[in-house]
Amino acid sequence: MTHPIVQIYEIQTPEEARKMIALGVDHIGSVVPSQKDRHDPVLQETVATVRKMGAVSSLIPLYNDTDAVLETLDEYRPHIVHFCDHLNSGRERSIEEALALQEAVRRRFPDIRIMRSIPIGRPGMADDQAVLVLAARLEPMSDLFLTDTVLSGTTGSGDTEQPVNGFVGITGLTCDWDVAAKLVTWSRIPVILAGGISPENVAAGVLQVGPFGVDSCTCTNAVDDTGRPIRFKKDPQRVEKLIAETCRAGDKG
Ligand SMILES: O=C(O)c1ccccc1NCC(=O)[C@H](O)[C@H](O)COP(=O)(O)O
Repeated sequence: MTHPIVQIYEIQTPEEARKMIALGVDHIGSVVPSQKDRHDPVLQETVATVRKMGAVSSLIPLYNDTDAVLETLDEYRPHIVHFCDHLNSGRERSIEEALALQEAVRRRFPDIRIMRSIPIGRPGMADDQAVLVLAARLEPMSDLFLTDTVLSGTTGSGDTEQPVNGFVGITGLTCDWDVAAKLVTWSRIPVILAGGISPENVAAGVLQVGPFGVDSCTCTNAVDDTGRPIRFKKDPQRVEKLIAETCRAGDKG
């Protein structure tokens, strides 16, 4: 039986990558946290380990300077580069810049697939037309979409409201799945459902949205003594449960 692929972020060490792949994770997501710290040998080894083990690596550079991004891709050689800077259909210039960067990546690295996060508001806060307009602009220069939750507004207007300023992601909150489902129906490229995906809700998300894959970060991270997710540290048991629930839903749907 085929089931949606499972992508897990934030895997920052070879040991954790091995553990995740052994559990059955298909796409291993890693994050280069800043342009300044982009030459990270441990992270480079993590991406290389994923390739060696036959899984798919996805890499987020948390910066968008073209030269720095191209240099990063040359050093890391991931299967997928994932862009998640905060765009919306009302900010034309940011979209043009994003497309120019994606075009530069495609020209220089035709073998690296481009994943683009599509920001979708919380349930009842999302504007489906704005989401589809933005997706239509980005689709010709993208290979995969990832829905992700943007805080406040329709497709989100305030950068400062996002957990990482200027980027969409790691909210631990679901987006409007009706709008995500419309994107899946409309899109000609595969769509991965992200934003607050957990072992508890992934089956419902798969059945409602019908995505190509699911992505989880915050709700599969380890937690501290107060129950707060720890960035860059996974909880293997929760990842295992998420995979099982994804397969269960995939078999039903
Ligand atoms: O992980 C990061 O540091 C990060 C920072 C800013 C944007 C995205 C980031 N990470 C990865 C992802 O794209 C997540 O998998 C995604 O945001 C999922 O959301 P959630 O499961 O709610 O954390």
